[in-house]
Amino acid sequence: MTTTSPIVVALDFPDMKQALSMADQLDPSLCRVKVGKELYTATGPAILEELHKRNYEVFLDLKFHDIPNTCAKAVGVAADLGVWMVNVHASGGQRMMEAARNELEKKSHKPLLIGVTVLTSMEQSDLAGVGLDVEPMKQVERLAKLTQLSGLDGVVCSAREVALIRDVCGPEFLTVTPGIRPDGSDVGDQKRVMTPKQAVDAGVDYMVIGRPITEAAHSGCALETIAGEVA
Ligand SMILES: O=c1ccn([C@@H]2O[C@H](COP(=O)(O)O)[C@@H](O)[C@H]2O)c(=O)[nH]1
Repeated sequence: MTTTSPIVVALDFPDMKQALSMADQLDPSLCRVKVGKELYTATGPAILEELHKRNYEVFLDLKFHDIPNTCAKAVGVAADLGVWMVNVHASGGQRMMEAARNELEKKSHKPLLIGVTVLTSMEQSDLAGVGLDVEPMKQVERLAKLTQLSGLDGVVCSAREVALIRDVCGPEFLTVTPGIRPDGSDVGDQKRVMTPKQAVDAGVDYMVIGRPITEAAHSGCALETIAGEVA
């Protein structure tokens, strides 16, 4: 089943049981789901099989960042697992991203391939801490251009940068935005945030939402409310 919803719910859980219990409270006609490092480290590919059985399309968010050959082979295995979307760190560079893209050319199932620009948990002082004397917006722009040049389908960025990316990379280049916080919800470790409504108005293609849904008293209702706001 495919959904037209822009919502991707982050299933950040330490085991299969909790993740599937959450998936069963959600609705694959209202969202896709994301499997990240915590859950995948706990379960391996078995979680993907279970989520596919439940009709969810899955974003495998492992943010590969390695030498070109290693990164490309990992992306190829993700394709064989039937995921809908997979990602790499754009800061791995053009040769790494091209190798990943070329690996997908050999596959019968080709997931969307997305480059992570600047983590939504980072602000300017964090970039300075890793030796980058640049505003997040500027670094996102630079890495989005490099990602597009490398032939990927789009980027992970914050919703705040989507208008700029649309200008620079055009309307077909996908934007996937974590750092989504409904009004009044805890920002937590995220820094560059927007509400679901602001994000959809900014033109994001997909918005990744974790704790505001998974830690809500009624996760299914929280999803329905946000889906209503962005419809
Ligand atoms: O820049 C990034 C890249 C990935 N993420 C992931 O998205 C979710 C966000 O979860 P919340 O609970 O809504 O904060 C999480 O799985 C991150 O690993 C990101 O936040 N920022």
